[in-house]
Amino acid sequence: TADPAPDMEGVTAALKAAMANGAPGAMARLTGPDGVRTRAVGVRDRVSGAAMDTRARFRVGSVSKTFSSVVLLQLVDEGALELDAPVNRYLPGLLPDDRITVRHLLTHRSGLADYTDKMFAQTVPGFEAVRNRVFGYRELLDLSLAEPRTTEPGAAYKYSNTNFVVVGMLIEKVTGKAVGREYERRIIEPLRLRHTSYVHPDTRIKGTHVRGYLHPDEAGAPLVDSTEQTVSWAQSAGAIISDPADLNTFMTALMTGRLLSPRMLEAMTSVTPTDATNTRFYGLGLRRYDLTCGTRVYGHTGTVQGFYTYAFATRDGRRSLSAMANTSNRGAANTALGGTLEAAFCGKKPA
Ligand SMILES: C[C@@H](NC(=O)[C@@H](C)NC(=O)CCCC[C@H](NC(=O)C[NH3+])C(=O)[O-])C(=O)O
Repeated sequence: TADPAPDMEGVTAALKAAMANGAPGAMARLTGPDGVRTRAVGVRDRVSGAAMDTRARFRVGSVSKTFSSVVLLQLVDEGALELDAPVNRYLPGLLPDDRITVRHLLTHRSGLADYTDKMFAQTVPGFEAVRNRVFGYRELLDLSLAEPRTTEPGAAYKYSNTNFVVVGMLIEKVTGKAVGREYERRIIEPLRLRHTSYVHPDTRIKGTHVRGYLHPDEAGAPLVDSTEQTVSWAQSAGAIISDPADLNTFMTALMTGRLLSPRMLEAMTSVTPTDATNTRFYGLGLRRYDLTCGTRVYGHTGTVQGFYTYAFATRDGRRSLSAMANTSNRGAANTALGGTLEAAFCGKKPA
């Protein structure tokens, strides 16, 4: 059927598979015409043994990119800047190429190298080296500009955190305010996202929260508790803290037109393929996944030390899913967690 009931056994199986692949715990929260459903497995704290809890907060990683994209697109809606203008028009001399436009940043087509490739080439040493550091935007951009560009502007999709660091710089330049203030004023307060915050450079997660556990590169090495960090290496590209309910609310509000004009939402959801499977796409700070049942879901994934996140909704906002596993640097756990999407949005597989 076009709008099947979620397969909750399938959701639970995907969460358990994430655990079987190295996550201490995992959880999911679904909204739909038939109400809210939650599932949680394992622990949110390996020392206390506290059970995973769908009311607990965690670091959402690159789901932050969708928050940053919404703020920037609201500014475009307000005429404060233009999507197809060169970034250098608003930040004179910042980028080495006047052809790089605002749209190139939001679609990962700028060619700016991703500084995290080198920063985290060795997972735990790289993390330990930055977990308490506070970077300026300029420092992060300089790390990227020290690397060769990956493509001519606009020529190809190449995911890069650098793009959303520059988006943060644009937001602060155009508004004269810190990005955290803009998230609050334009998204968090209007939608009453009571458990969503941007506390950079504070390292703590306030309230009931999930502890994150990073897998070292060395097989069999013990997990590293990576919960406390500044996430200053990511900022507007990945430093937001939220919880399952707020992510459901955010993605649903986005899809139902509460945050952007119809024209801007149309632009945001206009996608190009990111891989050869033709089932994964990227628009403006937003991913689209085409599921096996034909349903298209929009949202973002997140990877920050100790936390994998999926936050997606159907285009009409009738259904949404947020899912989290408290580990990272373990691709199989991330892929397993991704299995919640098919179960949530496609329902039970036909026998
Ligand atoms: C891909 C993902 N991107 C994000 O969420 C951004 C904020 N995170 C990254 O770029 C990963 C940084 C390294 C993580 C580390 N990996 C390593 O250190 C590998 N050596 C880890 O897995 O924790 C997204 O858009 O879905």
